[in-house]
Amino acid sequence: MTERLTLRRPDDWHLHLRDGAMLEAVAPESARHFARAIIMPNLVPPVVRGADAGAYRDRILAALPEGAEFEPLMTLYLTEDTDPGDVAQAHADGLVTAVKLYPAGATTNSASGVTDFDRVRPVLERMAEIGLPLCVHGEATDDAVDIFDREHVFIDRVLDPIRRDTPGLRVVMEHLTTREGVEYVRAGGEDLGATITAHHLVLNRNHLLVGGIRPHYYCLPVAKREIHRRALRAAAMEGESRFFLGTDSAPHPDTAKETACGCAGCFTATNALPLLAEVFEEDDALDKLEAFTSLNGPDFYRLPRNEATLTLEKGEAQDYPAKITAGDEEVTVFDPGFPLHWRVTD
Ligand SMILES: NC(=O)N[C@@H](CC(=O)O)C(=O)O
Ligand SMILES: [Zn+2]
Ligand SMILES: [Zn+2]
Repeated sequence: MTERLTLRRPDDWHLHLRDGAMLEAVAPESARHFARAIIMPNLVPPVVRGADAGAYRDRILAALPEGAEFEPLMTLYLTEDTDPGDVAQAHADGLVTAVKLYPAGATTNSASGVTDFDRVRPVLERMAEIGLPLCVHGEATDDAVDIFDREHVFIDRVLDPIRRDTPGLRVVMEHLTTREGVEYVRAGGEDLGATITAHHLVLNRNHLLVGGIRPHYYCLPVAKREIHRRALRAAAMEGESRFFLGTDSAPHPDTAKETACGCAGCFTATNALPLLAEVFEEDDALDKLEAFTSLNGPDFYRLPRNEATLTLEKGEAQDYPAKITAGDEEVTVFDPGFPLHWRVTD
């Protein structure tokens, strides 16, 4: 008997679609499986004003295949010059679903991010008033902080003070990677949620570094020790309502990853769902997959759950492309290092 699993259609609460030829290449990959996605604004230049988000949304819709049903949920890139009025207007116009905080220098294309958190207080206060969520890349950027400690140091030094100073601010800790992060989210109230990627459920720092450095496993926040990976798996697989899928699928050309200073990001849009089915099955938690991919996210964002469904079927090890082509470049699809037996049926 073939094993099948039918879920409400998943959403991706953290996605990089880029622009131009890369957007053309990767948008269909996400649209195939996901109904909606929170679109990250870290373009060069970044998506800062409501008008930028509207224009980017149009470019995304134009890049979708004929007949695709995929709704990009736009975000604004928070800068020290962001105007609270512009943010509130973009929200009122239905143009944006969240605002993204990048500490300056923390990750890919974060140079325009925030250094002095006091300077964004008026925007955060306005967001708390209107209920607009803040998505956070939670890593300390101080040179003195070890890269493996940057998430929990950020929570103590930056995130917790911001949340105390701004009651009612709704926060999503993006791409959670540590046990401390999981504990912080669990202890927070209903205004705090977190996304977890598929690759952080698979990778620990040994996968990245033992036997040779694997550039396609390098992303930020960097994969941590095994105890942290186990904590993330437990948070995702116990069906806890404030943890949900954000793939952080972050395509870069292979030429930018396989080089002396390779950039951060794993491209997972193509096989994230088969991968998730594989790891949830491994932990006997297939019955919790739908909560993680399709229920908890819309509930946190106060959006309707999708009515459409998606079916996965289990069989022989499935083939998926090792690379996709974007203009003149190739992008490597995330290879977890073990076979995937689930595939999405049409
Ligand atoms: N996750 C990553 O390693 N990279 C992301 C940026 C981000 O989400 O931090 C990217 O834009 O490439
Ligand atoms: Zn990030
Ligand atoms: Zn990201």
